[in-house]
Formats: sequence, C-alpha cells, structure tokens
Amino acid sequence: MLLCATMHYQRVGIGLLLWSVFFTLILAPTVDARIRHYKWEVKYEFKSPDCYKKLAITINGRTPGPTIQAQQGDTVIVELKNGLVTENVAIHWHGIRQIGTPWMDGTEGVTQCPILPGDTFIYKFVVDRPGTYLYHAHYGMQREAGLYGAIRVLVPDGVKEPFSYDYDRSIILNDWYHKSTFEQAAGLSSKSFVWVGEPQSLLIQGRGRFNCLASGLQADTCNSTNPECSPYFLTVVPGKTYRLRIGSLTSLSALNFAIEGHNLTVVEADGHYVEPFVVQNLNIYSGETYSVLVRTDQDPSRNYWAATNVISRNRTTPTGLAIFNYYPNHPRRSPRTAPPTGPQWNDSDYRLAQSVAIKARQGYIIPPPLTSDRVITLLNTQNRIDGYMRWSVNNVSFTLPHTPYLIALKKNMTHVFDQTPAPENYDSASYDIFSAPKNPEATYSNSIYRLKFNSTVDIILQNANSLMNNTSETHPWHLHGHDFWVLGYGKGKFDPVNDPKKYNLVNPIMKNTVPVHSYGWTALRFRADNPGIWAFHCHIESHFYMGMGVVFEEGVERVGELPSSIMGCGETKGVYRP
Ligand SMILES: O=C1O[C@H]([C@@H](O)CO)C(O)=C1O
Repeated sequence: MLLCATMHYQRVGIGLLLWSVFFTLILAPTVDARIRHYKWEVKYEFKSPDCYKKLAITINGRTPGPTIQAQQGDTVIVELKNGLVTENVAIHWHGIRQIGTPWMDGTEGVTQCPILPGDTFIYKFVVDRPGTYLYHAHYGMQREAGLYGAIRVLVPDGVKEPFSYDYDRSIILNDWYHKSTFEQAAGLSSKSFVWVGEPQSLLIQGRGRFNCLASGLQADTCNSTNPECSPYFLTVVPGKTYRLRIGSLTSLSALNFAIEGHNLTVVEADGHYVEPFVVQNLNIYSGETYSVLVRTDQDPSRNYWAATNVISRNRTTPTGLAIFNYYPNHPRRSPRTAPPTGPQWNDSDYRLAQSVAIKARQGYIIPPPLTSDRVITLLNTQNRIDGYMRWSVNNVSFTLPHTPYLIALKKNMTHVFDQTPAPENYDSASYDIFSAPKNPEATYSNSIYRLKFNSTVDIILQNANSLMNNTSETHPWHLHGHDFWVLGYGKGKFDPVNDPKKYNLVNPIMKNTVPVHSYGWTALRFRADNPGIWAFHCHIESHFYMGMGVVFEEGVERVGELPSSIMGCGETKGVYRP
C-alpha cells in the first residue's frame, strides 16, 4: 500500500530509485545481526481485502502480517501482544523445526496454552535452515481471519545458492470468506451441520476482488473503489530473472498459480532445493511453499496477469488476480487479455504428475534411510459421530486436550488425555476406499502415537471416498517439527507388498506439507529425532477443526525445562504459574 502511494510512474527514473531504496530499507533489512526482534500487536480491525468489509485479525494493522526476514542460524524473537480483547491466540511458525525449543511451535493444545487477551507472549526460536516458510494462527479457526504471514530465511554470507536471480520477491496466496470464523466454526460443530462452502474470493498478497455491484450490497459494506482492494501488483524490470517465493495459506482451496505468458522454473519446495523443472502453472496446496524463477522476457510494453484458480474442488470462486507489472508501464493498467484459467479443476492426473515431478536437486540430496522401523497407515475418512459431521484417521476423530500434551507428558499428567495408543492401521482388507463408508460412525479421541526416539517412521496417507458418493477430496498434510521424505504417490489402495518397491529412495524431495490426492495414497518417511510433541494434520482449516489430525511424541524425556510462559491452562493452572 505504501508502495502504491509512493509511486509516480510519470517520473520513471525517480520511481525506480524509490523502488530500490524501499526494498533496501524496508523489505530487506541488513542481515548481519544475529537476533531478529519483532514487536507485534494482534488485533481485530475492519478490513476490505476483497472490497467486502469484515473484521480481520491483523498484526500491527496489517494482513498479511509483516514478513520475517532472517539469515540461517539467526534467532527470531517475536514479542506478541494479544490485543484481541475477548479471544485467545497462538502462532505457529510453519516449516521451522524448533530443534531444542519444541515449546515454541505455537500449537495451542499441543505445545502451549493459548495466549490470553491482554497478555504478551515471547516466541524465541532459531531459524536453522534457509528457505521459504510461513507463520499463522494455530488456535481454533483463526488463521482464516487473516492472521498469517511469510518467513524468509536467507543463506549465510558467502554461501551461494544453486541458482541465480536478480531479485527476490514473496507472495502469499489465500482464499477468503465473508462469514466470521465464529459463525463458520459454530456451523461445523453443530448437529445441523452447516458447511463453510466455497470461499467468496481468492487473495494474492492479501488482495482480491469481490463483485460488489453484482452482490447488491451497500457501498459501506462492499465498495469496489476502496483502495484496500485494488489489485496487488508486482513491478518487474524487463530482461531479469526473478525468484518468486509463493506460499499458500488457504483455508480450503487447492490452487493453481500462473503468470500469463511466462514459464515458471520450480527451484525450491518447503525449504529444499528442487531439481529444476519448468511449468506453465503451479499447483500449490495449503501449507506448501515454492520458489520459482521467472524470466521477464516477454513484450515489455504491457502488463500481464498473475492468476490463481481453484483446483480439485468444483470451482465457483472467481479467479484471483494480480498484475505482473513490467516497468515502466503503469501498475494499474489491466492487461486486455484473458487471465489464465489453469487446468480443469478435476484433472487429477495433471496434479498427480506435478507432485511426482518434485525431486531433490542433484548435489543437495539428503538420502533417506533405506528401511523404516515402523509403518503407520492413516486412512482419511469423513464420518458422523452421534450425528455430528467429522473427519477421522483410522476411524478416530481427533480432539485437542485442554492441557497441552507437551506439558502433560513432561509433568507426568497422564490422566489428561487418552493413553490408548492411536491406531496403527485400518482394516484394509475389507475397507472399500472407492465407496462412501458403510458405517460412517467413528470415535473421538485425543490419543497419540509414541515414537521411539531416533527411529525411522513411514506414514502412508490413504485417501478414500467421503460421505458423498463419487467424491474423494484432496488433503494437504502438514507435519510439525520435521521435514519428511516424499517416497511416492499412487492411485487407489496402497499395496504394502509391491508399492514400497517403487519408492523413490534416490532423490526424494523433503517437505513439511504434502497432498494426498483423491482416491490415492502418499508415502512419507521421517526420522523421529526432534524431541517434542508434534502435530500432523490436514491443513484445511475446517478439516483439522473437524478432527483430521494426529499427534506424535518422540524423546519427550530429552526435552529441556519448559518455560512457564506456555502454561496457565487446564491442569497446569496455578501449579506452574510463577
Ligand atoms: O468437510 C466437508 O464437508 C463438505 C461436504 O462433504 C458436506 O457438506 C465438504 O465439501 C467438506 O470438505
């Protein structure tokens, strides 16, 4: 916004100068300090990111919040003041493994008590690996109210990356709803289930465009001339190479991203270098990040559309648009061409092929262990429990305990959650993944998986038909505290005898978020080498809220003294407050 306000495109030379000054001073602070200190106030404010005015959760007045920029090995300190007045909060640092600081993962109910209104919580952690990461609320369904942002971790001085570029830019993709998260959450958790439906808009870097005129809403509620919802523009200089870091924090939608007329060379995924491959458009699932290289080699006399489209669900949300602005064209000049529409929403072969194409880059391969100590198969199903709509893994629908696991386990409060081991498998011989479940009943539990420290664990995500006939949704699964190797994807039911023979053990990419495609499976491997308690869940906001997640414990006895700042709720109340 500041950028838009400061640009005067008639004076091109000054414009370019202002640009570089802006980027040097504001977007790219110097990288010699080892501590990155941020002071944030989280608040509700009226915002109109897609022209429709609603309450959004902001950080220092902004959504998306400020970008955290650091260098590998730096310590990030975020002093977070909860100014929400009547609501708790917690922030998760998505993709940061929190080695040695599992209590800073920001996952309410798992690693910490929520931060109370008026309280200030200090998050402090090391960013140990370069790459593109995200942060977002991890309490209730707050993420979709706008509490999110980007983390950019640069390589140390003197270290060269395996590709070159002239400029480094970041954008976050999102979907946007007009109903409040409270109304949505209440609908999802009532017996007369109300589904959140498809989002009203798609946002690029916090901006979208809802059709106010067609909606018939009054101008004080929806105003297309509001500068808050003028399209985001990314100004580029012709003849250069841009590294574009793209993250998705959608609540529901899988997206396809494209820049009209430009190829994208994929070079990074979730902080790992990718063996470069060229696409015309990129599929990106909630919780994933990518870096792509874009060469500004097209006709420089015009602007181009950058566009997001919904994939994998029947698309009703209009295309999300931003302007890829070739300097010195005016950044508000909309291209006269039609924006990219991406692939057909239901082209699952296309999506599977792109997932399979993502491999670790030669020279940067971290070889996976060739065998694993344990295989956990997780059947993804939609269920009904006592008339409530839920999602489950192996017929168990996850609920969060009131006392966070990390504190409960460290302080031997075993009575606060179900001690039965979570189920290792499902009845794969008799279960038909291609039909709606015969018996949709499931059980609630907050039981967890306890992993042997330093063991190698395989996870088979097995997708299935939901409660609706001929429907199997795509679920992006995100693991806290680790990166996993993506060993393979397949269609249909996983075959435990033959499919492992086809695993990629040569150059699998490591990621922290991965899709399981409809009616398919995805196989992951990770080492349980990070002492702590870690959530693994579907990154669709409403699905996790409806029980689609599990929790792993590993080496909790090795976790150091817990800070008292994470306590104060449930059984920890009073006892551990200083
Ligand atoms: O959880 C969900 O519920 C709806 C639908 O299955 C029932 O309305 C949907 O599309 C989901 O992803």
